[in-house]
Amino acid sequence: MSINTVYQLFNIIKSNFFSIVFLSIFIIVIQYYINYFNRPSRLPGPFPLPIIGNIHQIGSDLAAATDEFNKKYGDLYEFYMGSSPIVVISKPNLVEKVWGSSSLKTTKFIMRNSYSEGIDELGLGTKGMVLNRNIEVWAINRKFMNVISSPPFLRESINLSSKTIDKLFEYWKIIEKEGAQIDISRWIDALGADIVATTATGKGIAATTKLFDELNIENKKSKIQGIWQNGVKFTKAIHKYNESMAFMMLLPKNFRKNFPLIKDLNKNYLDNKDWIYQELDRIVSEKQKEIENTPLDQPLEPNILTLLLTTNTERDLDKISVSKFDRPLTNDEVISILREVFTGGLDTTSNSVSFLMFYLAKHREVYLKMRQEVLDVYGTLDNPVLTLESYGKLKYTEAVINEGIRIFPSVSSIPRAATEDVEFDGYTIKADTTVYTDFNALNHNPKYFKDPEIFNPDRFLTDKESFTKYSYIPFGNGVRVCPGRAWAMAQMKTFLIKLVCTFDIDSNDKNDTPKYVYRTFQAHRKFNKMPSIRHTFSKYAFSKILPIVPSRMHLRKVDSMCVKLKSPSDIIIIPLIPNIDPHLDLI
Ligand code: HEM
Repeated sequence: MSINTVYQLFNIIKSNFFSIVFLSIFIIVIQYYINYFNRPSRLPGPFPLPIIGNIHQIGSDLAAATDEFNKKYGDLYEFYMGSSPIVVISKPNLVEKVWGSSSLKTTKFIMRNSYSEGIDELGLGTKGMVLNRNIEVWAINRKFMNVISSPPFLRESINLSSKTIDKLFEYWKIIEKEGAQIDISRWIDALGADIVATTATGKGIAATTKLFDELNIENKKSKIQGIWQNGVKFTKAIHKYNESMAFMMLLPKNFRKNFPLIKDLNKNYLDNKDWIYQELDRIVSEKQKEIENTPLDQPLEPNILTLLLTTNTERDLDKISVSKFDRPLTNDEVISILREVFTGGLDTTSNSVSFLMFYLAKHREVYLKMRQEVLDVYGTLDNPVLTLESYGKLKYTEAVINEGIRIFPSVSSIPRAATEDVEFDGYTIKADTTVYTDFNALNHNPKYFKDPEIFNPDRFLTDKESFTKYSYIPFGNGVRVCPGRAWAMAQMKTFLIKLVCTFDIDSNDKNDTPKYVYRTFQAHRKFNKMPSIRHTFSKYAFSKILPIVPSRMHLRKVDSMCVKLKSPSDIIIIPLIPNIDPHLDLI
């Protein structure tokens, strides 16, 4: 092409600039809708806009948006993020198709989500577990992660959680004496951070102590020594990292990288990820040195990081290690698994406890019934000896937890994706389409739960037959079922037992509803800084915490107020944790 032709072309473009831009947009729009109207599935759902899909209707709160969509389009529909379809289901027969299989050989839904560049940018597409698409690497990580459901680990974790909860309650007693009200969501968040950080790394982060110091009640700062100095900052960065997962997974790359404000958020999320990995790298190296400097005849502290670093080495902590491999983990693998303990373990459990506290404060009869059960099982409310074995007897407490997770699940929906095309009620869902199961919609459907808006733990103790199969799977099911479920249950039970032994709680406003902010998980919040489609947030405090003194006199008083449980033979329990080991055929 001669210089002359280029010049002529340039002139044509210059004089027709607006027409060319308009024509390009027109072609993009036509192309978008040709693809849309010729899509293979043609599921119902909100009408998408070119380039952005339904992003404008979803905003920052996927949970609120899927609530609305569910009401309009039912229990099988699709929405669009850019030009990618997202299918949403809340029908037990379809849930079974997605989550039913416990074998790698038979499941079609082995992937968490369709390929996403954003997830790779977060370092998650080929590492760790939750969003890992490399099945070989994922399977190895899962084997190592299984340690956190082993009885020796759970026993250690009960001891550790107990100590951390005792410390928290000491603070609450002081606060109560001062007549102050507490923001449950912040305190439970801090408690969860303390428990997870110490169990994961062996290092305290003093999150509850720092919160107590903020109140300045005793006019002095606590002496905090030997802690992970960046620990609290780290757990906050993990909250942000979790928040960024839905953002990076759902928003199209061009939108994330070019749209004003969104591109700044995108950069902020990626910087946050880099900081997390730097911090993890530092913590892992420190622990490695600590292990190297500990003489062979001296015991190592049993925490998850030490376990990961010592498995298949001469220092293997056999007493809580469950899986045997012929090689130690690489540093990169250790960091990914440790990161997963934080991303999976922080928001989920603490928010579940926080929402539970909200409902218990409103339903004193449930609280007292739970206290009665603790008294029946341990024979005392005065510092009962907590054992893993005794936890199996706490059927009502387990029902309370189940009901809490049902009525306000911190994990409101979660995706899986198939490796081949599948049929959903006559619609073809193409391979590698992200399929969300909407737990919120399932849990609030009167077809599956009578009076779903009522907090009623007894429903989990009545006839098992009344539950439709696959209508309630708070921890998922099958090959990718939550590996932290037993640990989460042990933490929640420890907290509730100690709570009913130590405090009475009451609600300031019985008509109040829980406030939350969506950040991949539903996080319980008193104040919300982020805009949300569904709620406008106002000043909000719900709980009055009253310590009880576990004296004989008080016990009698508690006894007379309690509703007696039915005899155990009348109670049919729906097992929360399926008795299957989904990993038997993995390696
Ligand atoms: C109340 C607490 C929790 C709830 C409701 C919850 C819920 C879930 C759900 C629904 C899934 C998807 C499972 C599936 O695809 O079948 C999941 C996966 C996962 N959870 Fe949890 N979880 C909780 C606590 C924890 C804890 C304490 C950990 C700590 C380690 C954890 C780590 C994970 C991981 C790593 C995955 C990904 C598994 C995979 O893709 O292979 N979770 N969780």
